Amino acid sequence: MSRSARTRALTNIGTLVTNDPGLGEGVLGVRRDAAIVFEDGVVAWVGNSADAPAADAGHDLGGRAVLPGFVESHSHLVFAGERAEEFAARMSGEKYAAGGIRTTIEATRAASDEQLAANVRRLLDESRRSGSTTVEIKSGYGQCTRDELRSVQIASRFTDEVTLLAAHVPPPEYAGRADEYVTMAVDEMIPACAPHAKWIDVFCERGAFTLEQSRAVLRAGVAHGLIPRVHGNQLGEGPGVQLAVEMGAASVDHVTYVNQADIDALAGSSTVATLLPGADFSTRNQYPGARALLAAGVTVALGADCNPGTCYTTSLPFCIAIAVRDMHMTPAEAVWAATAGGARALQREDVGSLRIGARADAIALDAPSYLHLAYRPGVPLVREVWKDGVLA
Ligand SMILES: N=CN[C@@H](CCC(=O)O)C(=O)O
Ligand SMILES: [Zn+2]
Repeated sequence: MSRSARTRALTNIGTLVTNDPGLGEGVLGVRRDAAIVFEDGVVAWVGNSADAPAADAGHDLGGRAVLPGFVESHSHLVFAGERAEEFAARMSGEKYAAGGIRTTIEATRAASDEQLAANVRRLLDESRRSGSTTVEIKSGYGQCTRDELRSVQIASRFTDEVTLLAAHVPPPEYAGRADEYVTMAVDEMIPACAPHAKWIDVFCERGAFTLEQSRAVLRAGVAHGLIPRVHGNQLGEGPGVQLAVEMGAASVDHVTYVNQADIDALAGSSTVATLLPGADFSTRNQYPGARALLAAGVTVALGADCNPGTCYTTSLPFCIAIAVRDMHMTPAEAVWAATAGGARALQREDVGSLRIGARADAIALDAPSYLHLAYRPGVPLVREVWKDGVLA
C-alpha cells in the first residue's frame, strides 16, 4: 500500500470500535462487518464493508478488530537508569516510598540530552507497538531549572502533550526544605519551562508535596498559561483529588485511596479520574475503586504510567486486562477509558475515537473483537497501527 495514497479503505473488519454511539452499538459505537475510509489523515467514512467506497489504497482486515489508537495520558519517559533492584525488593516485602524518585533524579541529571532523547524514542516505539498513538510525556526527574528545562524541551520533540511535573519530590539539595524548593520552582523553574509545556503537574502526597505547596505550584503554572493536572491519592487518602477539582484540573491521576467526599467532588466536576493500575500492580498496592467512580458518573481514563519506579510498562493492553480482571470494569468500559477517556484527560476531541473527522489513528488486533484485549492478557495482539492514516 502506497504511503502517499490520499484515501485508504480498511475493509472486512470483524468488529469496529468507533467510540461514536451514533455510528454503532453502545458507548463504544461498535459495528460488525465494517469498513472505514481515511482521507488526508482523518476519518472520512464509516459503514458496512459491502458498501465501502472506492479508495486509492485498500486493506483487507480479514475479520480482525479495529479500534481507535490508545491515548496514553500519563507517562514519565524522560529519565535515565532503571530501578529493577527496588522492584525486586518490593516484591520481597519492601513498601514503595516516593523517595525512590531521587535515584532517578540523580541518573537523569548525569545523562546527556542524547541519552535522554534516545530513551524517550525507545519507549515511544515500544508504546506504539502496543497501540498507543497519542502519548503525553512528563518531566519530573530533573527537579532543578536546568534539568526540568531540558526535560520539557526533549519531550516536546516527540509530542504536543508535554507536562511540566515541576514538583515530583524535593531533590536531595532541598531535603527537609520543600517550601524553599517550591519558592524556587514558582520564581524560576516554572517561568523558564512553561513556554515548552502545555500542562503543569504536581505530586500531592505524603512524602512529596503538601496541599499548600501543591496549590502554589499549580497556580504558578496557570499564571504562565499551563493547564493543571495532579498526581494524587496514590499512597493514601489525601487532598490531591480535592485540589484537582478546586483548580479545575484536567485530570487527577492514580485516585487509589478516595473517600465519598472525593468521589462526590469528582462527580460534580469536569476533572477526569485517570486510573493507573500498572503502578498498583508493580507496587503491590490496592487497585482504585473504579466501580464506585463509574457509578457516581465520574469520567474515568486508564493510563499506563510508564516510569522506572512504580511501573515500567508502556502497555495499555496490559492495564486494560488488569482493569477488567481486578477492578471489575467491563471490557467496554476499560477500552473506552484507554481511548476516549485518555482523550478527555488531555482535553482532545480529535483523538480517542473513529468518528467522522477524527484523526485517522487506529489499531488492528490479531483478534476478532476488542474483548480479546482482556481475554488474552500478555499476548501482543496489536498487529497494525495507523497514525494519521498511515501505517506506522
Ligand atoms: N507517583 C509519582 N510518580 C510516579 C512514580 C515515580 C517514581 O517512583 O519514579 C508515578 O506516577 O507512579
Ligand atoms: Zn505519574
